[in-house]
Amino acid sequence: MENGACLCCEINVQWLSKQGAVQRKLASKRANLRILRADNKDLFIEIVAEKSGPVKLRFGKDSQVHNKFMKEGKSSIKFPNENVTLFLSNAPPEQLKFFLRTLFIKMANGKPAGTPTTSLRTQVLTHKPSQYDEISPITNGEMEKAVKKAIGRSTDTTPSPLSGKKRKIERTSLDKAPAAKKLYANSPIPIEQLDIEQKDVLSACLAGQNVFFTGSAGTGKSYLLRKIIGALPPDVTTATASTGVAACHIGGTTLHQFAGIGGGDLSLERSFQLALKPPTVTNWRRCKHLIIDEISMVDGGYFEKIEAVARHVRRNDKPFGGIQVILCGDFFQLPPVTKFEPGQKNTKKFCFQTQAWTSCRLNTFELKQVHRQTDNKFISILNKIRIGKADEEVMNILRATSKQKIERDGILATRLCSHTKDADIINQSKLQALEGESKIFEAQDLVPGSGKQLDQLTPVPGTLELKIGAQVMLLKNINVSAGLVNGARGVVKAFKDNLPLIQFRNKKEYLAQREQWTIKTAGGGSLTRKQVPLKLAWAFSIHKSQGLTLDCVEMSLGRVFEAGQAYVALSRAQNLETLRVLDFKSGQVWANPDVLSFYKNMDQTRIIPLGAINNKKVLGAMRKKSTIGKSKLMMDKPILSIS
Ligand SMILES: Nc1ncnc2c1ncn2[C@@H]1O[C@H](COP(=O)(O)OP(=O)(O)OP(=O)(O)O)[C@@H](O)[C@H]1O
Ligand SMILES: [Mg+2]
Repeated sequence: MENGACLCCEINVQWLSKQGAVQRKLASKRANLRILRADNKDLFIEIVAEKSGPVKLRFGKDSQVHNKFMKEGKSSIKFPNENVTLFLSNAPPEQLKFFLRTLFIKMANGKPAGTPTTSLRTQVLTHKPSQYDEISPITNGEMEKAVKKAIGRSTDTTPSPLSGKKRKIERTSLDKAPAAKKLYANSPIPIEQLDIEQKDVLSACLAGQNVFFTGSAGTGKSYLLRKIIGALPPDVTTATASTGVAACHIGGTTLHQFAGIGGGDLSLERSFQLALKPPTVTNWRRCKHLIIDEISMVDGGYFEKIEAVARHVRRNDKPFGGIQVILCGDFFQLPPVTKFEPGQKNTKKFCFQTQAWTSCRLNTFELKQVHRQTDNKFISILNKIRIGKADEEVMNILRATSKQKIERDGILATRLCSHTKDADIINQSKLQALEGESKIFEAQDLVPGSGKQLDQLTPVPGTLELKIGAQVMLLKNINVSAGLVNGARGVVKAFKDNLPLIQFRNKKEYLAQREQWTIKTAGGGSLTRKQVPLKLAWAFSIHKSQGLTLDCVEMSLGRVFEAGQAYVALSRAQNLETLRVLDFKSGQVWANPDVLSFYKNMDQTRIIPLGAINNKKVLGAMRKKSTIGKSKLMMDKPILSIS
């Protein structure tokens, strides 16, 4: 994983004649690829496939790489010199990106000056076998040089070593990054961006363990989950979440859609029957890694049902029928949403209260480093609120925010409401109160009739009505370094070419173009919506805000009705200066007692003598025996101080 010079994936190599007919083929479900440098400094890709000797293909300046489907783990490389095409598929997307980037950087840096070029033909004729060395790790210097070259190229029409095509690259448009720069986007070297705790979790996931990782809001759980998804082979990995918005956040589908057994209220027998129908049965049988984000909102009864369904459909008695499960969430945040008929007994339970949870023998990790907030005072207040503690310090600090002015340059605070209806009413009435003409933006849904499903599964509305002065929130990462990220708050300044021009809190302006959201369906297909990436933002419901980072928020928590609801609302803010809490009372904050004892038990199993922690042998043995992850064992302070 850490070496960009290697890749393991499915391959198909085709050697063509001059007329284009396939002369020779090599296909393998699992092949190992390495980037090598020959003694004459030429770059080669070596392919070692099952039942075949190693094959080396020279990667020259004329080689063409197609990386459009890199996110889906697919790519192809053409070697015109040898008339060969190498098709790659089912590659872990992050590794594929890293591999192609390494190839690109090593090629962009070229041969050291004065190195003679030897053609393959000359090499063969001289009968001198070449020596091949593994390439050295990418240095910062090489990286900078390659980026400079890519930027230099973006102003002219010279061919890209990756595309091999002549084309003018647009640098002015925020949403169209140059193809070569796509490889550098967001992460110079993916693994380097994770913190130590996150790396531990990733290693456990890649080692095939069943994992549950938790942590307070903003510790980068969803961020890490995206990296985990990117490091696993896409064909056998299913990324799901308990809600549509959370699923969209990690580029996955909802757990209900994947499981295919309805809402969970059917009998086990009926659930088995449904799960055995195509395409659900194929999904269950193909899946090797099942990822579930926002696990706190999955009902325990439903979790038990899908675990039994997995065993039944896969005809395998192991937990989840042998599927590796990777679960992520914070049980101190929102609990499962369950509807009750009047008089019906509340049978709602958390996943951790089920036999299915225990049987998975989950390796548990708690992420401690908060990334959303940087102010330690605010982090410590949020940690108290998380466990339902609103002491004097909390009260004083939160009450002091009630009078602060957090509006700036016409951008008002977003009101977080405990009830969805209230948020809708506020948005509509505020929009109507604005003078000026409305502009309506209708989404383009590529599959007719998929509107309702896309409304549920994407955060972006089917119909968006805007006016100048409308408060909006950005729904996509458009340009991370410019601060145009998912959750950024802005106001409509004007309409240009029938598109809304938005001014953000950081004063950046952005002419919102249509963006695309693609959702995978249970049948292996996809649904796509194109829409301007905006949503009205005078108000949001707390439930819809779970998982988001928000710029400037206001709340009155008088009507919260769930444990953890106040914590979710407060932890959306990045700092105390962009938060306003009205009428704060200690009674608005409480934690579920079952959750408290679950975390307390987790905490107790973690507390082990310091001497043992320093003893590598003991640590290794404990890791094998217990369900506690490495990062938890290494900590010297209790995770929570629950009194
Ligand atoms: N290792 C990291 N380095 C830099 N930024 C990070 C890192 N991990 C996470 N972040 C950033 O921290 C913010 C919060 O991350 P994320 O939304 O994944 O947290 P979370 O634990 O899922 O929170 P929540 O419980 O509210 O859903 C995001 O802006 C994310 O990009
Ligand atoms: Mg999250």
